[in-house]
Amino acid sequence: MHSIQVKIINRSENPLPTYATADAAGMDLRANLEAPITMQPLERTLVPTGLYMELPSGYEAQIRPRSGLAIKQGLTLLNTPGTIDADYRGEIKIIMINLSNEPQTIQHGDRIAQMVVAPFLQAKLEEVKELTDTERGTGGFGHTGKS
Ligand SMILES: O=c1ccn([C@H]2C[C@H](O)[C@@H](COP(=O)(O)OP(=O)(O)OP(=O)(O)O)O2)c(=O)[nH]1
Repeated sequence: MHSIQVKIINRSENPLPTYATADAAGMDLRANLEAPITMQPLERTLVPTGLYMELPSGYEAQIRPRSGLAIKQGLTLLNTPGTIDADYRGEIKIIMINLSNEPQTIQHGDRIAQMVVAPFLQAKLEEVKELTDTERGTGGFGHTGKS
């Protein structure tokens, strides 16, 4: 298991995010709200967490939906995975959308998303006129069928 140190400021009264188990990839993020938010079907909203992070250069944080909220309440993230850049110093906010056909309420302290910290490579783009041939070629988007 690899680990890195990440600086975080918590301006909420919620506990800091923690991993549910030793092998969990995602830390649950909680809503930091003065009042509950009720979202109508297809309504989207920006939910504050009260968290501010300083990731080391070469790392990002991905904000992902929680499967339980998705299957039970139709609540998910509109921009999944949200990207937290290493140079971002603002508050981490969650873009939630209600994809159910009933109003859904988020309370202060609810675990609304999960955050995965990951290293990334910065690609240096080399502009060319041709790409090498492959068996797949330009086939995609299901061209091999289903079964
Ligand atoms: O779900 C998200 C996604 C992004 N951010 C913050 C951190 C990220 O570093 C910054 C910018 O995000 P992104 O690059 O996705 O936004 P953009 O629409 O491209 O805006 P910008 O022009 O500010 O980069 O917003 C969040 O707090 N939550």
